[in-house]
Amino acid sequence: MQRIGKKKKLRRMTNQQNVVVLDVKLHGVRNVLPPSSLTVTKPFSAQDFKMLLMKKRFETEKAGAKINAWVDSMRASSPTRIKSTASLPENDEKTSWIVHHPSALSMFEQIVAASNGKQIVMFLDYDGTLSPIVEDPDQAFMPREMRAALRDVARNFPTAIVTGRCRDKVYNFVKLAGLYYAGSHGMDIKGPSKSCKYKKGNQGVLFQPASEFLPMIDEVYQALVEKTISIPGAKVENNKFCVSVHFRCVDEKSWAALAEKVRSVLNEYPKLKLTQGRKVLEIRPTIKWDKGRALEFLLEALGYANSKDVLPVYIGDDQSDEDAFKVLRDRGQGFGILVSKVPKETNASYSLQEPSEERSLILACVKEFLRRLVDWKKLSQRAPAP
Ligand SMILES: O=P(O)(O)OC[C@H]1O[C@H](O[C@H]2O[C@H](CO)[C@@H](O)[C@H](O)[C@H]2O)[C@H](O)[C@@H](O)[C@@H]1O
Repeated sequence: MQRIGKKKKLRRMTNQQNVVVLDVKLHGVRNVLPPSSLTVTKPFSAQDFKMLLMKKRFETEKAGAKINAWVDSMRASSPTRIKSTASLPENDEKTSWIVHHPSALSMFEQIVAASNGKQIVMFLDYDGTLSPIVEDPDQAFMPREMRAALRDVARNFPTAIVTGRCRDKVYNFVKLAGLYYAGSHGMDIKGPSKSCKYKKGNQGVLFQPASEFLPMIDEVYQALVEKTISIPGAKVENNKFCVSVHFRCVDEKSWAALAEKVRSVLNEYPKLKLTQGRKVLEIRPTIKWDKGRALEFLLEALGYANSKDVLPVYIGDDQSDEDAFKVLRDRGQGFGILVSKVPKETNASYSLQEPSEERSLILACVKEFLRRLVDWKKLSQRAPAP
């Protein structure tokens, strides 16, 4: 056994003592110490103590600033209006926006003309696009006429529903076979087998790029349910590969408290990130996958990877749909259509909106666009070849 000199032994004991004192006296400071700090090799000085306090204060301020930033964007989250240009009155601002993002209904002829010789592939978001925004996420049913319009679209064009929702849940709302369903922001893709490159036997395509996160998401869901139970109106939704924390029914005074609770859970999971939708905080794996990547995957699955013979059309209303709009813009192919009643910063080319405050009227525009597309397809099939 190695003999330790008396002096050395004493120093070791002193150092050990320092560590213990640090734990007991500084309480919260322990959290800022990396595990390696528990083997301190020199006595803990007053200067070290001061530094630790400063570090702790800095971390607390940083966390506070983060929460403030979260709450600011929570306030802006529904709808995310374009930052007002001080020089433009509201009406001029709207006019200038509509010039850059004209109505997809008024530009309908140009849109279908661009599809000449190409296959139109339809991508549709669910909440706020096919169903109206309602307070209870479990009650976001798709209107009957919308389902009929969607059924016709899917009979005439390859069609995908791309949503932040869990795939099974959105299927239960839509209840239509023959479509592709991309749930969990595209991290759970399933579709019919026909003309599909990735089909497994007769099962059709199934693609889940975040499957390893499943246990972690379940754990986080449980933790969030427990943490947020004290906040009236907060609702946590398990979307399989991501989790939604809804604050639509939470009093604005409690938003900071809710954000703090979500942050404290998320701090334990560096492999998860936070994004925002309409009055919802979304927790997702940090993998490079989103609705845009899902759109590209689906085009490839349909055999249009690098093809010029396709015209993808994506209709959506939310921040997460911007990833898909951007893909289309970057490819210089197809069109993004933003559903919104107010001007928003967007990568979409067109908009579907009504000046009215009535949300259902906006959805009427989506339905109208889908109907016109089907009518045009039927007519063009009947037209004699030139
Ligand atoms: O990609 P989406 O289909 O738009 O899904 C995004 C989120 O949609 C749902 O929440 C939104 O709609 C709810 C029902 O109208 C509304 O109560 C909520 O405030 C909206 O954010 C869904 O419940 C979320 O899980 C999705 O992340």
